[in-house]
Amino acid sequence: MATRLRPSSKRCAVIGGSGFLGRHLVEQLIARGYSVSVFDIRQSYELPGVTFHLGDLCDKQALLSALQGVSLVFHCASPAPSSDDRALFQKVNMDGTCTVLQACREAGVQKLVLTSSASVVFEGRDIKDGKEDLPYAKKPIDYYTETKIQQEKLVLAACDKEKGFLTVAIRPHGIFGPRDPQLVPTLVDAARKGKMKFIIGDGSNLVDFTFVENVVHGHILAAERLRPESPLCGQAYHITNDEPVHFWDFMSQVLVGLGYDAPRYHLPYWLVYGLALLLWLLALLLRPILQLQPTFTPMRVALAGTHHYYNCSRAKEDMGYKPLVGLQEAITRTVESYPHLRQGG
Ligand SMILES: NC(=O)C1=CN([C@@H]2O[C@H](COP(=O)(O)OP(=O)(O)OC[C@H]3O[C@@H](n4cnc5c(N)ncnc54)[C@H](OP(=O)(O)O)[C@@H]3O)[C@@H](O)[C@H]2O)C=CC1
Ligand SMILES: CC(C)=CCC[C@@H](C)[C@H]1CC[C@H]2C3=C(CC[C@]12C)[C@@]1(C)CCC(=O)C[C@@H]1CC3
Repeated sequence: MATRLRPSSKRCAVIGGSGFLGRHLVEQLIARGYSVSVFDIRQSYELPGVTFHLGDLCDKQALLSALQGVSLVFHCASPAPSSDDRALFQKVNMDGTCTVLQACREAGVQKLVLTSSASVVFEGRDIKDGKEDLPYAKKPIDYYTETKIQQEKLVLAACDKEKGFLTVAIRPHGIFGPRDPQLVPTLVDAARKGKMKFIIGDGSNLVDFTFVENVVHGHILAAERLRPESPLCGQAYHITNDEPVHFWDFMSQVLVGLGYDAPRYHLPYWLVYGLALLLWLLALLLRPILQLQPTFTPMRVALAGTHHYYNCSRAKEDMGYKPLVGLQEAITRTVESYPHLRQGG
């Protein structure tokens, strides 16, 4: 039988540490004196103090070798939300998370911080100042959300003070910042194709966009405050910028900052949603012969045309959370980090 290394409180693992959020988290952990093992299916960078373990999180043996001597695990791996591969979401977010839990227990890990999502309560209808006690979505808007709900339930239910295994879930919303592969690149791609001329609905919907460094701060606070006597055990926490913004103002600021025109013409929400649904069905039917990837999926239209902002007082009270970077500075830093996506760039 393999010998187990004694876990050290400053030794942690980041599952999904090569991704957008994961890499920012790893960089901050290193800056705070942790040594970090990254477990991911790919390696996207190198950093002193970080060891990489390449593998699929569904493979328990591969996970076990990365978790040796680790007392704290962050799990922020997921297939991209834009995918509609139901089997992949089921395999990675649900079966894979069960494997992560088993591996953590076998390796003697003491704390697990899951990156969940505020979308676990979103059904495509307005959420204003939503608190953590909102019920999980009964009709999740896509497979991503459906499996994020199951994943969060699994992780929170696994919290066991008697056995010395503590869990907590962080629910960020609309993460953005330097190196984000999703929000800004999708927006610029749509603008370059002339698809960002329209505002869906009347443009008054408020949403949360959360700067990646604030999300990282929330994760590290949660990890450090997670103790048997703390209220964090087995709980979920919204982490936002605490500055809801009009969806279309945010989009316009990013676009204008990068040299593109802001959307100007209004289209009725239900018309665009209906068209997106039709296009999605068409893409599904034609899939055997043609790969269509519509920009305006029903999920994106719902996110672009409804209110969805969340209350983060529970994180403020239980872990002393406060956003470190305000929204305006965050937008400026993000825009400046994408010189290659500028108009004409
Ligand atoms: N971005 C956002 O706005 C929000 C994100 N979240 C959550 O935050 C977390 C991080 O998201 P983000 O950084 O944006 O995503 P990324 O896709 O950038 O990062 C996820 C990482 O996990 C890897 N990964 C995927 N599947 C596996 C697997 N089976 N085994 C090991 N590694 C795997 C990915 O590899 P590869 O790229 O090759 O797939 C990638 O490196 C996710 O859990 C997501 O649900 C929550 C709310 C909002
Ligand atoms: C209408 C249009 C073309 C907008 C382009 C921007 C979108 C790509 C983003 C706007 C809101 C974002 C968002 C997510 C992904 C990117 C957007 C749709 C998530 C679905 C990512 C995963 C989550 O857990 C929730 C996020 C909500 C907001």
